[in-house]
Amino acid sequence: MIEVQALTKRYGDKVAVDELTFTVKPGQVTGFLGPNGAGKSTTMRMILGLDRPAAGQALVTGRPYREHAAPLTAVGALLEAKSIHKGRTARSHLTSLAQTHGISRARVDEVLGLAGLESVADRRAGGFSLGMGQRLGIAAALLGDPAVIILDEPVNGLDPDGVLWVRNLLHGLAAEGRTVLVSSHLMSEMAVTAENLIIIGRGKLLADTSIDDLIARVGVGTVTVRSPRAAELRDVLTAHGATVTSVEPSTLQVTDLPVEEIGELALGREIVLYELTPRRASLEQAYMELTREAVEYR
Ligand SMILES: Nc1ncnc2c1ncn2[C@@H]1O[C@H](COP(=O)(O)OP(=O)(O)OP(=O)(O)O)[C@@H](O)[C@H]1O
Repeated sequence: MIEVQALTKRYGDKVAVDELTFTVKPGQVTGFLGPNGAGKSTTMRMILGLDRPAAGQALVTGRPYREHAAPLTAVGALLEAKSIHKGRTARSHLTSLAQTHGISRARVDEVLGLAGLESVADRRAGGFSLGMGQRLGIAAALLGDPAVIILDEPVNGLDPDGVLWVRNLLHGLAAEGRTVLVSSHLMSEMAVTAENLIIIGRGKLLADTSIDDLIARVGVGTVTVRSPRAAELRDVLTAHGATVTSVEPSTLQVTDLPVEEIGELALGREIVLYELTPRRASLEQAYMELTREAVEYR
């Protein structure tokens, strides 16, 4: 469990994180989202004891990160700018980390395998691609078999195979009862990876919700309507407040009017419908709606 309580961080006059409070529960993947500059990395750094908050606190499994005797076994983390000694091999990088915590060589081999790095384990990390570097960072995060895992943009630079690997890995870690907090800008990926979302904007909490609730709450779904009398129906619907766009002459995309009302209005005019399909908003639409006001750099 991660508990963030009224966490605040300032850089000069700028409030990067503003009395932020949320809890990340075990047993599920929680996505951490927000526009550029929202304060995600700063929050993660404070959870990991790398930045000192101006106020508030962050607890990992009940205590601040710095108070854990063996932090690698409490929390595994991958931050965006992970520094790996370029002259070291993947194996020696992991072995040196392992030695600081009395972690066995067998565990090093295990995480090399988990990350799909066996064949390059003895190559120097300096020659690694972005994707291989990400895999090595994730391997390091898992080294201490931690109950809490924090990953900042883990799929950054990964090919489709790698993206799928991260998705399955995170699902597996959550299913084992671990707490998984993961940030990403890829909404389509978040939609299939996370169950819960914490969304921040300008350092403040915008939503702490399940993906389903967020989409339902923002409610920007559209209804696809197909009819041989689409042009006529279009006029009826707009007269009742709908916003209608049309991709082809016989098909309308309708927003701002419930599907039931569209059906009733068509029946009232005896307009035959070939299709009446409500479509849920995508996570991307819901996210854009929610963060519209909070985008700092546009
Ligand atoms: N060391 C620093 N000195 C001054 N300002 C900083 C520093 N680190 C972050 N900031 C500012 O704090 C705010 C939050 O930055 P942060 O990197 O946490 O956002 P983020 O949500 O991780 O953004 P991104 O999605 O771009 O990674 C931004 O306005 C940023 O410019």
